Amino acid sequence: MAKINFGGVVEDVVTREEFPLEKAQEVLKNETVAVIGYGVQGPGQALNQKDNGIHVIVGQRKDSKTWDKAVADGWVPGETLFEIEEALEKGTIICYLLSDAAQIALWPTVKKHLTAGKALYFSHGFGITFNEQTGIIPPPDVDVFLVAPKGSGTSLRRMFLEGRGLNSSFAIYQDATGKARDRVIALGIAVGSGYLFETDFKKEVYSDLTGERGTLMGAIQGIFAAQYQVLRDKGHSPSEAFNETVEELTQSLMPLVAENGMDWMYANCSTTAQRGALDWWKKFRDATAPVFKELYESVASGKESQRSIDSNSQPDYREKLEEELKELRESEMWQAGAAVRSLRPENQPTEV
Ligand SMILES: NC(=O)C1=CN([C@@H]2O[C@H](COP(=O)(O)OP(=O)(O)OC[C@H]3O[C@@H](n4cnc5c(N)ncnc54)[C@H](O)[C@@H]3O)[C@@H](O)[C@H]2O)C=CC1
Ligand SMILES: CC(=O)[C@](C)(O)C(=O)O
Ligand SMILES: [Mg+2]
Ligand SMILES: [Mg+2]
Repeated sequence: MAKINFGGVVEDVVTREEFPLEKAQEVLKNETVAVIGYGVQGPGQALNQKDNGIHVIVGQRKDSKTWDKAVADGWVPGETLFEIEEALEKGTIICYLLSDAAQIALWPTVKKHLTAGKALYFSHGFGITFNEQTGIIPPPDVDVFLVAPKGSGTSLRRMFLEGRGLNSSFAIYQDATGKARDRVIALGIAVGSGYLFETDFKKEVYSDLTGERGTLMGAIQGIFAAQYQVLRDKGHSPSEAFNETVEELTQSLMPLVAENGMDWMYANCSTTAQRGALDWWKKFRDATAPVFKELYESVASGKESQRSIDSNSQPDYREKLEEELKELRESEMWQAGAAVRSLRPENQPTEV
């Protein structure tokens, strides 16, 4: 384990130096990893494991679009692609990558196939932490752990193909075999993680549910919409409002933050901008801190997980989600965004 100083707090992280792919392959050489669920994480994790030489199979519902997607991705029915129960039977490590809501309905089937010595793998602490709501209580004689990529499964695959890795957290809930740590770290490397930091199931899901409702997805849309609307109400054009709210951030400034931190981004802007940003950021922090505290309490109370289960267990949950995504897409701000994106030089039609 490498000891890394994170802003004054020294943490242990697993890097590929002390747990190289060869070691992961050795640990998993007698395992059959069954990836159940082929939505977003499923494809990324299964394909990366396959490319990393792990014996991995996929379990899916035969009459589903995701079965067809798995076939299109090269999984072979009857060889590496099976219906869910057959994959559960064959798997020695079950990667439970259905949606969090769907994991509830399928749990009785999964549990049947969790025989002694097998392992149950998640990519989120949701099902176990909120097991009073999900009913997911594993038998005591199997290993239970998680590897949670801190990013989309789509990025996990793209970055793997670019020779890069997405950071992941990992946690062990149950170590029945004495091999859980090696198994989970080997899987973390095999699915394409950059480095792995240790957490526990509760901390993973509390932080993840907070992050995705907060700065990563919910809050960012909220502040975009607020600033865009003020600019438009004050007479700025849609293109000027969108460029000043989103396009400059994603195309120019966020890559600088990613490269070398916030001060680096500020230092690469005008001194006028630096003065202003340094004067205003605490005001935004203080205005939003109460909302983040309310959000965290809503997560910790189980209200957010119950909301997710109730809505995402409905037969038409995907249609309902798509209706709201369509509303976002068709909002003036994101329509203006589509126009701005289309004007990017790289999106211009090449002259024949
Ligand atoms: N989406 C992401 O990038 C990330 C997801 N995770 C976690 O990974 C796990 C999988 O997440 P996603 O890939 O986003 O899931 P998803 O929402 O894309 O669903 C995965 C699969 O579940 C299938 N499914 C849905 N209902 C079903 C049912 N009733 N019976 C059988 N199959 C059903 C879907 O067809 C899909 O193939 C979850 O625990 C999630 O929290 C963790 C990190 C990032
Ligand atoms: C991509 C990710 O890490 C999220 C936002 O937590 C999720 O998709 O659940
Ligand atoms: Mg996440
Ligand atoms: Mg999440």
